[in-house]
Amino acid sequence: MIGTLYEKVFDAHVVREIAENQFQLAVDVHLVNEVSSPQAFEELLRRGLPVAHPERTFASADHSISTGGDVTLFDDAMCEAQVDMLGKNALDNRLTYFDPMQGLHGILHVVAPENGLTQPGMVIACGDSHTSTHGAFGAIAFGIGTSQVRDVLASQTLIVDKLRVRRIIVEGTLAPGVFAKDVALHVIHWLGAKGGLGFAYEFGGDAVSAMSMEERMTLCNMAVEGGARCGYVNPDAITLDYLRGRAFAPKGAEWDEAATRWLSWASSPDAMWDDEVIFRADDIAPIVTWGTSPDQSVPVGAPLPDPGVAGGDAEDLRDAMIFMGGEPGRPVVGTPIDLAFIGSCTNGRLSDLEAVANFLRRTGGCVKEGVRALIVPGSREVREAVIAQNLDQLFAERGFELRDAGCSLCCGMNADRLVGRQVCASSSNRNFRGRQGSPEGRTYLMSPVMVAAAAIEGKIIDARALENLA
Ligand SMILES: CC(C)[C@H](C(=O)O)[C@@H](O)C(=O)O
Ligand code: SF4
Repeated sequence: MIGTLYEKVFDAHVVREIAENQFQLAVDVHLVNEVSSPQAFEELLRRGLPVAHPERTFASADHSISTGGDVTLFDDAMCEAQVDMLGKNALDNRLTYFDPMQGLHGILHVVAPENGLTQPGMVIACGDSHTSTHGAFGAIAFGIGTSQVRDVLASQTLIVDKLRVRRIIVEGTLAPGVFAKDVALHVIHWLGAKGGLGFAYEFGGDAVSAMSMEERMTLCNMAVEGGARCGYVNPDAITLDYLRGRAFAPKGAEWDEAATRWLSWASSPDAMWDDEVIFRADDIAPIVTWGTSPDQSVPVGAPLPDPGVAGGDAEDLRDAMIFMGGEPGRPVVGTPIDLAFIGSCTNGRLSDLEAVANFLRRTGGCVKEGVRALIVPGSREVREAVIAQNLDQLFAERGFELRDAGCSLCCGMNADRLVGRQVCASSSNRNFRGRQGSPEGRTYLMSPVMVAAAAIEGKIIDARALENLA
């Protein structure tokens, strides 16, 4: 088949054309969380409609769940009501529920892939913008609003505009100490937080082909921070290796048939991309955001830009600089931190936590006095794998708190929040004002290893310097 993966998968899911470039699309997998689904379920009940495809609808409570170890404790009554509603709606409608009371919970974008629900060639929708994560498998996966959640519940379809496709190639090999998170931040820095509006991002090139599935998920997770509604990587042998044997993956003869079909979704060499941008892996260093938008970033060694001369909207840059307390021309290195957060659907997977553990072993580092450092697994399964490797002991010895699974400090919609003007080095994906629960709190985004280095030093530092890599 000729075309990009996006075109092929999209066209295969079209139910009908609604208007020019607008289509009703069939959805293979619908993921529902406690934040964006309660009103959608209410609306169905009000109209007397059943969930059209309960067997394709999967629920997990991630945003408001406590990571303190007792999932029955909530920060406030609203969090509790949301999680109760999700459990009840899942039960009433016979949905698969990754029930926290059974220890099955986690962030949907971590839980669905680890269960093999996310597969190449699928259309996946969820009332959450970081659904783009699932594109790592060669799926079209995107966030939707609550009214579309209602539509998908009622019909297993939704109405969307067809996007254009920008191919983003990363040539070469990433240097040691440079991670998928840095690639994501680099791309967003150069193309802008709104640069991808109207596009799906197809990521390719040697550096992307060499990435594990978890690294590809980090990359696609942040496509949406670059303005692209979805991002994807063409499926290959690494994709198949990841999926083989997972709970919802096909088995036996069905597996062989599926694997052949999955690989055929990849963009054909003669596909027509609407745009193409090439980056060189050599040019990518560990990146840190300094502002209040994910594109306001610098390579860790570089000075902060001067809003007067930097490109973009000078006023926005100046406002962000004042809010964060940065100084043009000064480096981001040396900025003192209060909290370190390792987790989220961007970087809360097992390989992220293993990378942190290995970094701690190599450097011998411990969390600096006065800094609070949280390690929050993206799912209970990740937490259990961490414990099975005795990494819980290592983390505890080095002063890190290993928490239960959830969104935690990524969004401050639970008890994990910044207070006042606190500064957080964070492995999550958004640094908007107030994002981590305090209107005045300040967030610096970076890779999990860079967060660990900041926790050890008590200030932002080039993690490579702690192990003589740079
Ligand atoms: C609360 C939820 C709907 C939201 C999203 O859409 O992404 C959240 O996950 C976020 O990361 O900001
Ligand atoms: S971890 Fe953060 S970005 Fe991901 S779904 Fe939760 S709140 Fe959104």
